[in-house]
Parts: sequence; structure tokens; C-alpha cells
Amino acid sequence: MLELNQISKSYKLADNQVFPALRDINISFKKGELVSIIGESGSGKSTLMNLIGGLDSDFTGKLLIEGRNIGEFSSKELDAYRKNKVGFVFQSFNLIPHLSVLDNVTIAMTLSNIGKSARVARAEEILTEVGLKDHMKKKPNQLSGGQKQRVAIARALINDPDIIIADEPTGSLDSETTEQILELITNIARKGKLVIMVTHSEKVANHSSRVVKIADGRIVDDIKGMDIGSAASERASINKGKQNLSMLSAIKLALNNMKEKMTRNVLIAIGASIGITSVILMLALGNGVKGYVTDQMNSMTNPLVVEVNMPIEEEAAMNQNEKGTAEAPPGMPPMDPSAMFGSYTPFEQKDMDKLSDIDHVVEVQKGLNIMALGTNMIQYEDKTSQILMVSTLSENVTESNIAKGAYPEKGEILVSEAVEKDLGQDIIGKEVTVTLKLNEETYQAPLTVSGIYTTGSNFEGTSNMQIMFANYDDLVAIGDKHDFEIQPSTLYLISDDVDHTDSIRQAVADLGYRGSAQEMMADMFLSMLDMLSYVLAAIAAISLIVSAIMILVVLYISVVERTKEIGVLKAIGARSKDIRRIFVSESFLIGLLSGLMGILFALLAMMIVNPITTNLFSFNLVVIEPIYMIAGIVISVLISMAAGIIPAGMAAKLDPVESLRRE
Ligand SMILES: Nc1ncnc2c1ncn2[C@@H]1O[C@H](COP(=O)(O)OP(=O)(O)OP(=O)(O)O)[C@@H](O)[C@H]1O
Repeated sequence: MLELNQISKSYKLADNQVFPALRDINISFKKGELVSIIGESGSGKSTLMNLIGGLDSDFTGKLLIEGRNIGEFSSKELDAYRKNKVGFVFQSFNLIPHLSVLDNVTIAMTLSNIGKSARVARAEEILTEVGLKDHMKKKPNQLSGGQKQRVAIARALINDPDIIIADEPTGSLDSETTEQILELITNIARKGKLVIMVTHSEKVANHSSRVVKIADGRIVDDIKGMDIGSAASERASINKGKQNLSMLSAIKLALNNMKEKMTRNVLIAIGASIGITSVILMLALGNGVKGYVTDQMNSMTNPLVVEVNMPIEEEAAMNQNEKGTAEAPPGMPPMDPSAMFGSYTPFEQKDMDKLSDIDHVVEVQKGLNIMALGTNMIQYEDKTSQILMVSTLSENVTESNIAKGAYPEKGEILVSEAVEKDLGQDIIGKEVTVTLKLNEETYQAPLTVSGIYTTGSNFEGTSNMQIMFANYDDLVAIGDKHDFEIQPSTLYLISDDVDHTDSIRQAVADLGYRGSAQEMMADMFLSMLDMLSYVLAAIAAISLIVSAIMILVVLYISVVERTKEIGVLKAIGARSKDIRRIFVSESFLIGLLSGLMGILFALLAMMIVNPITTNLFSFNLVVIEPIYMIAGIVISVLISMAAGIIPAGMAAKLDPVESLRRE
């Protein structure tokens, strides 16, 4: 069944030296034998077992199993050989501490993706055989030494292998338990399996059917032992499973590993969640503020109207600055400094033609906006109000902007609350004297106040200013009276549909004209917000990098801690891929956990912050959309899995022989 031909094995040492551990081994084994390998410490017993067990295929000579040379096996064939043809029993049991007896025994079946019911059925059968049927649910540390070794034997037998390799199986047991375990092992051989066992104990060797002595890597003796007899061979009718560890089983195994180190994993997830929380909050904050600004814009302006101003000419701006009149008053957005009477660039017919040609524009209305300090005023009886802004009425001023009184007809004006304060409460319906400075000359005209204007928004700044709205035609008439032709400083394009307003606005910008001052302010505000988002994004990025490193370190530690377990899994037949899969699953789970925590913290922050901002500014600062939470989870999982690649690769690459040797 098993034949070793001219087997030699050397270990490479430093400085290109080699140490010959096995030299020219020639031996063959039959089914039903119980072979004891004896020899001094360091004689090469374990080395030989590793070769036979398929843990080490780096040797010279031929190691034939049923006529096929293990030395020529592909790594896939070698994995299958370990999984299905050999079973390992170790001196120190090497059970996986966080798995139950049942799971320890069936791990090889899990690695073959065999269903739970089949696994349990087979485990019951095999645990009954070793006398541990009632201990299936226990963890290894709840068992006695003898019981642990029985579990290990059950694990070795689970896939009904042809060969059992036992490295000092009784080395850690007292004499009574040794007897029981030996009986169990002898029984296995009797039923037709080949059992090869390393031992230091003569008593144990005496129980076997054959004793092979090794010294200095050579076989020095090969004698027949006692007759152990034979029993009917019972081949288990089990499905050995051609498949491999499924992702789901890998996640289950990973979950089990993680439960073992619960506190550590939760702490890591909390640490990693900080980055995720900041990502979600960053998005939610931007969303909240943008929503607020857009709302405010919509409440201040008519959604069908696009305001158009002439582009600011650098020179005009410079001149105005020198005159010192271009400074916007506090609380007011920066104004086009040229929009002063007599010095602004008016719209010409060709501008109007161009603008009215824009798709979906149904009408172009003319308007005038004059900002000045100390030149325009309204007088009523002995009271005077200095007007900062003289504007014409447009579709932008609607009924919602009328706080009191009525919308102005011809010959009427609308004044802001600040003007009302200057001129007295009873100003509505009264005729006032409006003084305007046009073209460096001062003109006066009597007009009637029809109502009080309000911005209807939270931008308190504008409602505290002295603003007057008049009909464009009235202003033109005042100009006409003095032979001064008024030309529009502002045009209002009326859209045929709310949905087309944005495209019109874009077309206006493309033609090189400016939008409204509010739009400019909102744009400025939004670009400031963008900057804030970048800062938050940088914080988030840094914390994500930190969490990636944290996860990497923790998984690295986990690999180091579980080196032996990885060796056991490999001996049982786990492929490198399976080991990687288990660790990648672990990083996936950490990522998932920290993503969920990140969402939780972001929601908590939202619940704390929003009531405060609602109270102060009547809007929700943090607006979390479901897509942000999904993004949080996805980012978290991706980062965690990326961090897991290195440790998982390390675990996958571990050499089973060395891992098993690890104390
Ligand atoms: N990875 C290695 N690198 C270098 N030398 C090694 C390595 N592993 C084993 N050896 C050497 O090979 C020889 C055989 O070792 P092996 O572990 O097979 O001995 P053993 O007979 O099983 O000993 P013991 O009974 O003490 O377990 C020893 O001299 C040991 O120092």
C-alpha cells in the first residue's frame, strides 16, 4: 500500500549548508499493520511521518501510495491526499480550542463542503466508536487528556482514511489512559487501516505488529511485533466530497474565531467605525446644508424666473473701488459695483435677442437694480429713509413677499420693513417723495407705498436693509421726463416650465452673463461647503487608513496566535485557498461590524445634532440618505478586506510542518 524507495531528505541550513535528516530509506507498509517507529530524539522520526503524511513533499526518492509517487503530486492532489487518505493524531492533540467537539471532528468534512446533517450523522457514528457520543457539544478545554486524544482520533478517522499517522499519541497521557488509547488505535489497525505511530515508549511499541527503529536518518531495525489480529474491515459509506470549503462555511468558521476574541474584535470595530462615521456624516452634512440653501433660494425667488446681469467688467469694478462705493453693506452679498445709475453696463437689444433665443424662454422682462449709499432716498412728511437698493418689480417679487398691504400697481412702490421703520407704521397708502440720482443728476417723483416687502427667508441680512421696489415703467417715465433714457441693468427670463429653469440658467452662464446676487452667494456658500467637505473627507481618509492598519495588525496577531491551528487545518486537508478564505472572511466580518457601528454612530450624531439646528436655524443639518449608509458599509468592508489581504496571504503561505512544530 505504501512504499518508500530511496527516500532522502535534507534540511537547508544557513550558509548553504544542508542537514541530512533521512538517508536512503527503503521500506513498505501493508494495510492492517500497526507500526511503531522508534528511535533517539533527533533521529528523523517526525521528518519521516511528515513525508508519509503529505505535509512535506520536498524529498528525493519515490514515495509510492498505491503505486503513485507523492513527490510528483500537484498541490491540489496533495491537499486531497491529506484530506481523504491520511488522518493525523498528535501528541499535544492539537484540537481547535474555539470549536466544539463536534466541529473539531467534522472540520475536514466542512472543508469539503459537506452538509450539516451528513456531518452530524458521521460524527455521531465516529464519536460513538471512540466513546464520546455524549460530549459532542463540549469545547476541548472541558475534556480530560484521554478524551481530547479520542476527539483527535475521531477527527483523524472522520474521512475514513487508509493511513493513520500518530506522532506520540500517548506521550501526554497517564498509563491507564495510554492503555485505552492504544486499544483504540490497535482496533483501527485491526479493521484494515495502516497505522504508523511514533513512540518513545517501549511498552507502547510492544503493542504493535511491527517495530521500525531509526537512527541518524537510517532504518537500523525492522522487526515483527505481536499479532494484533484482524477484524472485518468496515469501510464507512461516506461522501468524501469533491468540493471545497464554501464561502458560507468560511464565514461561519471566521465568526467562531471572532467570538473567541470578542472584546478585541468589538474594540477594533469601534476604532474602525470612526472613519465610517465621518464618511457618512460628511455626506449627510453636505446634503443637509445643500438642501437648506436650495430651499432658501427657492423661497426667495420665483422658480420660473432666471435673473441675468451683465458680466462684471474688470475696469469698471476697479474704478468703482477707487470711488469707494463698491463695498457691499454688511449682510449683503457682493454686488456688481457697476450697477450704479449712470455707470453700469446696460443690456442692449442684441443681448436681449440672444437671451430670448434660449430654448424654453417665453418672455424677457427688463429690470433695474441700483445700489447706492446716501444718494437715493424716500421722504414722507419730515422723515427720511436712505435707500440702499432701488429695484424694479419682477416675477421674482411675488405675493409671498408682501408682508402687509398689496402688490404695487402703476405709480406705486413696495418698501422693506427697514424703510417702514424709518418712515412710520402708517406709511401704506401714503404718497411719498422718491429721490433718485440718475446720470449724476438728482430727480424727484411722487409715488405711493402700496405694501411692505419681506424676503420670506431666513437670510436676516436682507430684511434689515432699506429696499424699494418700483415698476420698471415708472422709473423709465421718471427718466423720460428728464430726457434720460433708462436701460435695463438686469433682465428676467421667464421659463415655460420649472424643469427648464436650470437649463436656461446654464445657457445664460454659457453666454457669459451673470446670475443673481443670491445665486452668486449661494454658489459661494456651496463652494465653501465643498471645501469643508474636503476637510472632512481628509479626516475620514486618515481615519480609514488608521483603521486599515489597525485591522491589519489585529489580523496579523491573529495569524501568529493561530499558527498551530493553521498547521492542523492544513494537515487535515485545508488548501492554502481555504485558509486565506477563512481570514478574508474574518476581515470581511470586522468590516461589516465596523460599518454597522459607523452607521449607528452617524445616526446617533444625527439624533443629537438635528434637534439643536432645528431649534436654532429651523433646519436639519445632518440628512442621512440610505445610499450613504450603504456606501459606509461598502467602504468599510472593502477597506477591511484590503487590510486583510496581507495577513490572510501570510496565513495561507504558512508551512504546515513548521506551523505544527510551533509551540
Ligand atoms: N526545519 C528544520 N531545519 C533544520 N533541521 C531540522 C528541521 N527539522 C528537523 N531538523 C533536524 O532533523 C533531525 C530529525 O528531526 P526530527 O524532528 O525528525 O526528529 P525526531 O526523531 O522526530 O525527534 P524527537 O523524537 O525528538 O521528536 C533533527 O536533527 C533535527 O534537528
